[in-house]
Amino acid sequence: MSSDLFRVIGGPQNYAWGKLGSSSAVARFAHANDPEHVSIDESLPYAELWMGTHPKVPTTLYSSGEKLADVISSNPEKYLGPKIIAKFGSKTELPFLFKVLSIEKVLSIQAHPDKKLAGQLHKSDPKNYPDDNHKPEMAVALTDFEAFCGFKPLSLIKEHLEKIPEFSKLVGADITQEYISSPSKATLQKVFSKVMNAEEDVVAKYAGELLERTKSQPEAFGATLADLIQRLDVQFPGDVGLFCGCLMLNHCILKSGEAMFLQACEPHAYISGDIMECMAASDNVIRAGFTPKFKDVAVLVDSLTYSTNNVEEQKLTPAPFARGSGDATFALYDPPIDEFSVLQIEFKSSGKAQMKGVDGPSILIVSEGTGKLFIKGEESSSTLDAFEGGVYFIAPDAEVEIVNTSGKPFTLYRAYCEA
Ligand SMILES: NNC(=O)[C@@H](O)[C@H](O)[C@H](O)COP(=O)(O)O
Ligand SMILES: [Zn+2]
Repeated sequence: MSSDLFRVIGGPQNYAWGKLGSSSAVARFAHANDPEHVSIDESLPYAELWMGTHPKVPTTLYSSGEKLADVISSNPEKYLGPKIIAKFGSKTELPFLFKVLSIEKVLSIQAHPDKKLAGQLHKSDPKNYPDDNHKPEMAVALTDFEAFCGFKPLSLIKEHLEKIPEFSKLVGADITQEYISSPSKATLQKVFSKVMNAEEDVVAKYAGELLERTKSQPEAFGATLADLIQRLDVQFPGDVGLFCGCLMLNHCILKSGEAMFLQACEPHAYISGDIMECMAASDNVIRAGFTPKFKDVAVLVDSLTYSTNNVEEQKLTPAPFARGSGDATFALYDPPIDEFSVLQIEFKSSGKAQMKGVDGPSILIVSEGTGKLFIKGEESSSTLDAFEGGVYFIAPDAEVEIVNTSGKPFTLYRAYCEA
């Protein structure tokens, strides 16, 4: 076995919104990755597979059961590299957390803190904010995927306030009038704050009327929005998310291979589908709708940027990966932050591919198919079987070769951090 390329085991999270049992990619991958310890309970939701060194779900080595964080701290120069240590200051942690999400029901209306706010929240409320890190994140769709992502353009929210009485009644005449006469970040925050702070019974009352209007007057919403409200009301009847999500946030629909990036302090909520998700190594979530979990409305309302974009601006376009060669295609999802990039490696059929080293640590997962992995020039001593759900650590600078002899599609995703 090579010390530059070895198999690791990630851990599942059974949040309530996950797909059930083996319908969840998370369940299938977690079981394939660790068949001796992970059996699939068909009645359980399998929401996330965590791959990284975050202490909440530490990744371990398949061969020894050691924590990846402990192996890294045994030789950080080898497993992180001096530049990553210098840049991020840790000798045990990967700067990123890599996940598979398999989504049956809408996640919470949420945002993640920037570094300054994360430090304050972790200090004041470590139970709900388990670390002091920011959590910018990126989703790469494995299947058709939909999500709320960022506020809708101001003009669209104005139109909803003018055409949907339940929305303007919930917001109130004064704030509605103030917003309609002058749509801005400041008046958007007033609208959002009024919605988020409304009493639950008032929200439920107007949500019931809103639902009726999607049936009696769908043209007031546009086809997809009326359907979305009806669909999410089944999951969370009368919830404030029907207003702050459906009427205020962009409804993004991504095809497999498309991606979107979320800076800290941007509102979002994933709705359905399977994705690869990569983020700075944090589990800090500020929630306020569509969730039974802890809600922190005041912090959410105060921390958002209230920037607005149209749906297409939320998407992140992949770039070529110059250090990949051979029979696979390489798509690099490279967001404007330091902690991570994600590389998709896709074989349509049999073939070989090579990747030159990256100057930092990587986690690689197989999302589809089977093949072999090995360190260039060390085929006899380092070859590993690659299978759907298999997860691997690649040390900095290691040159990896991938072989697909199955004659079928073979797809892998590699998260890495490079100084
Ligand atoms: N946008 N996605 C994320 O931030 C995931 O990485 C988090 O783990 C989600 O916040 C989990 O969702 P709940 O808090 O259970 O509603
Ligand atoms: Zn999030």
